[in-house]
Amino acid sequence: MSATIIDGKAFAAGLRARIADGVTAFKAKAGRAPGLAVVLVGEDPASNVYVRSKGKATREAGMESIEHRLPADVPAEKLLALVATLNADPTIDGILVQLPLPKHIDEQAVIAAIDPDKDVDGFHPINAGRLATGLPGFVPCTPFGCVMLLKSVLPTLSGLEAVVVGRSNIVGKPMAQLLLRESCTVTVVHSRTQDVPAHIRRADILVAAVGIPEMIKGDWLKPGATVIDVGINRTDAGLVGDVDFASAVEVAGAITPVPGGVGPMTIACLLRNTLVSAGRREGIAMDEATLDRTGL
Ligand SMILES: NC(=O)C1=CN([C@@H]2O[C@H](COP(=O)(O)OP(=O)(O)OC[C@H]3O[C@@H](n4cnc5c(N)ncnc54)[C@H](OP(=O)(O)O)[C@@H]3O)[C@@H](O)[C@H]2O)C=CC1
Ligand SMILES: Nc1nc(=O)c2c([nH]1)NC[C@@H]1CN(c3ccc(C(=O)N[C@@H](CCC(=O)O)C(=O)O)cc3)C=[N+]21
Repeated sequence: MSATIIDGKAFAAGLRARIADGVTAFKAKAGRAPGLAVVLVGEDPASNVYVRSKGKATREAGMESIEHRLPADVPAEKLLALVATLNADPTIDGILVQLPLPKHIDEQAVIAAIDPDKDVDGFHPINAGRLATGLPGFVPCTPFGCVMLLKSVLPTLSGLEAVVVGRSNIVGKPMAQLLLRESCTVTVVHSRTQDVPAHIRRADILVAAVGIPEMIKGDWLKPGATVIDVGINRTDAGLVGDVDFASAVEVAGAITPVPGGVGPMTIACLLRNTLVSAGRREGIAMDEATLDRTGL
């Protein structure tokens, strides 16, 4: 039997339409549009593609997109000064510094310089701490989008066995925190894990965020498992995930494709966080329950 394909692209389009309605309501009350500043350092082609599609989606939702491009050899102080300017600008509700940064710049220092209440990526240690302790803040967009997709196909996540492959600060760790918040039993596996397939075999929910093309095979999965593939790997055969889709689709209950799965949700959640930030900053209530509706 073949798995249900989780259409992240369609789900993200629905979310973006709800955001656009929220933006209209925000504008009527605040007299301005929510503003998202995106900072790109250097000329990495993949980053360029992301930044362009973020800008397009931001404008399509009725928000202001402000792009800052800095040369790859920019001194760290200049980047930090730009972040300080954006922190102080009342028309900017969200700040995203595209990662990775050139090696001479300390990424953690730049993230820590962003006002946590404009940190729509959810990467600031304050927001990581808020997520870990159950306080309101900003949740990283990719894991947030993954939970929305999970909730769109599962009646409840509570009590399910969840395995996250990867432990990065931007995907794996916040993903594990979110699944814990949803009352899953969470296992995080990584490059030092002794028997990765043995862990994966127990998973009702599998989230793969490794960066190794098609690493996870169909016969590693528990039949009927819900599989979320975060991986974006460029190969000669095109864009592929961390899961071997052809074999996994025969075993899983539901699975996200690459492209068209998690990626579009990441961008939609960035817009969602920017609108919510604008509402909080202006004291205008945004209906987060409606925005985050999952359909099940
Ligand atoms: N769709 C989207 O919106 C996004 C997609 N991505 C994609 O997701 C993937 C992961 O990204 P990111 O988290 O930033 O990656 P990182 O490279 O930061 O982290 C990869 C993780 O995978 C683990 N790992 C490496 N090899 C193995 C292995 N053989 N078995 C088990 N675990 C392993 C590493 O372990 P260790 O810690 O021990 O080194 C590490 O924790 C990439 O393909 C990236 O392009 C990323 C962000 C957004
Ligand atoms: N500060 C920061 N925040 C990020 O959120 C961030 C970042 N840096 N650096 C890079 C990663 C990667 N990322 C993606 C966003 C959208 C798609 C996406 O839309 N993917 C499409 C396909 C895109 C294509 O064809 O290349 C899809 O999967 O369907 C993928 C990956 C955000 N990231």
